[in-house]
Amino acid sequence: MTREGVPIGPDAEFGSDPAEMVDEHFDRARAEAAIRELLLAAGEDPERDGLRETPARVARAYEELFTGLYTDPDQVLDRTFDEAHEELVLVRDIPVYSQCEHHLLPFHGMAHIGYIPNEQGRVTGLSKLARLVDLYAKRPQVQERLTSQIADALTRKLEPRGVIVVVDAEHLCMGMRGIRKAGSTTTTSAVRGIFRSSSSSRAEALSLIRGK
Ligand SMILES: Nc1nc2c(ncn2[C@@H]2O[C@H](COP(=O)(O)OP(=O)(O)OP(=O)(O)O)[C@@H](O)[C@H]2O)c(=O)[nH]1
Ligand SMILES: [Zn+2]
Repeated sequence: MTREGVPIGPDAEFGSDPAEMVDEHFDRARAEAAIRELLLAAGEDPERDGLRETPARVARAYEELFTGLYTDPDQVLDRTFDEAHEELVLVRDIPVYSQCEHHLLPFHGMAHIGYIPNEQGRVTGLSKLARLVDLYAKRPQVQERLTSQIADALTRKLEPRGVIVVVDAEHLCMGMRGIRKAGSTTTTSAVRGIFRSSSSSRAEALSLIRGK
């Protein structure tokens, strides 16, 4: 399955980057009909009191949970400024709430982002890093791709000397069903530039991320 030549769905490689869909929008009526069908498939009565509003509610919830599909990541980082700061900038413990694209069940945890600005000291507002995490998290995702998309967007817009992104998360698809290993966490990282070429820079950033 492809969208504009980019593999999506089960054929996609972990870490591949599906095409942006910023010109499209969430089809709430279609989602509502699908949730109603799901309830019927489960043998439920979508007309009973407690469920009557549920398809509309769930559709609204998914519209919010998938907003990242319709937002341009480059716009989040449009405002950059030169601060003559060429040392590490690190934001730790940015909460992440996303959904694995395999089961549409949540995975959640923390993202940590560090970068070393370029010679001009090009930086972005700290909140923009958290906005970027949100944008990529609010899509059907895999943790590996989420991690590298954040690193690649920062690399594209800030042209920094290096970027490191670490995400620690728990996947409910591994906790509440299937293998049922609640509490196990997955760590993914994406390193670019100097953090890839210099093991000492990488080690320093990682020890700060881990609070050592
Ligand atoms: N690498 C990676 N795997 C993920 C992520 N989220 C979910 N998965 C895995 O995706 C896989 C899907 O495997 P399948 O065998 O197609 O589906 P399944 O039969 O429901 O698998 P089980 O979860 O093992 O029951 C599972 O192993 C999940 O743990 C993610 O972010 N990254
Ligand atoms: Zn899953």
